[in-house]
Amino acid sequence: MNISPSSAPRGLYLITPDVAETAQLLAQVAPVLPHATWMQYRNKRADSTLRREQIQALLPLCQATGVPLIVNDDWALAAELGADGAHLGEDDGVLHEARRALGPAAILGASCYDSAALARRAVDAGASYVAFGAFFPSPTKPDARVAHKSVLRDAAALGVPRVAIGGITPENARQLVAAGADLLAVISGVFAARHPAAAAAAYRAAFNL
Ligand SMILES: Cc1ncc(COP(=O)(O)OP(=O)(O)O)c(N)n1
Ligand SMILES: Cc1ncsc1CCOP(=O)(O)O
Ligand SMILES: [Mg+2]
Repeated sequence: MNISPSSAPRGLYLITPDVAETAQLLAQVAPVLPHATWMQYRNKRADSTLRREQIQALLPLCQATGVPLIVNDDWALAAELGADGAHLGEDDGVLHEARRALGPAAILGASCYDSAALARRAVDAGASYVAFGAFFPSPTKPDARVAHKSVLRDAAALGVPRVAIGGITPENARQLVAAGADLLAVISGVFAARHPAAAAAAYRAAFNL
């Protein structure tokens, strides 16, 4: 049972780490999932067979927990497997094609890095949320483009959830929420923590959820 509310999404947007063993991935995700509002499947090292296997394994777990599953990079795979949505970066395809394939109810996110103008264009093309970052040095993606907190306020008028990503820890989470983030997208802050479920709960608490 998901602890987070389903309307006006706010809270922890959990993203999977690159784990090759599907059973191990499930074992890592299961205890933290109840603290998440959304979940993203991201594995930059998996081939398409493993990605398919891992999404198919995660989907029933997410459905049982009431947490939407969003697929990184590949909207066609998300549509084929019946995932709840897709997340696209600037090199990951055309947003309006993804929207057409996934349907009007799907969650469709766009990486907007440090640009409110990019976010405006993404929403016009069908994105239902916009993501900014990296706000802090990211252990997962050390070469990620850098964003400043002010972009979260600049994007407030778009009227879609604003996601913050990059090096977010339980300690720095509240300053992003105060700057306007609706969801905090996190990999290492949860999955590399000594106590992942406690860390996940701490992000949720940053929203007073
Ligand atoms: C919620 C969220 N925000 C940003 C990203 C990064 O997307 P992208 O720039 O395409 O980089 P990769 O994740 O593909 O390395 C994301 N995945 N999720
Ligand atoms: C995919 C991505 N895009 C910008 S930073 C990042 C990785 C986020 O991972 P972490 O929470 O470990 O910094
Ligand atoms: Mg991408």
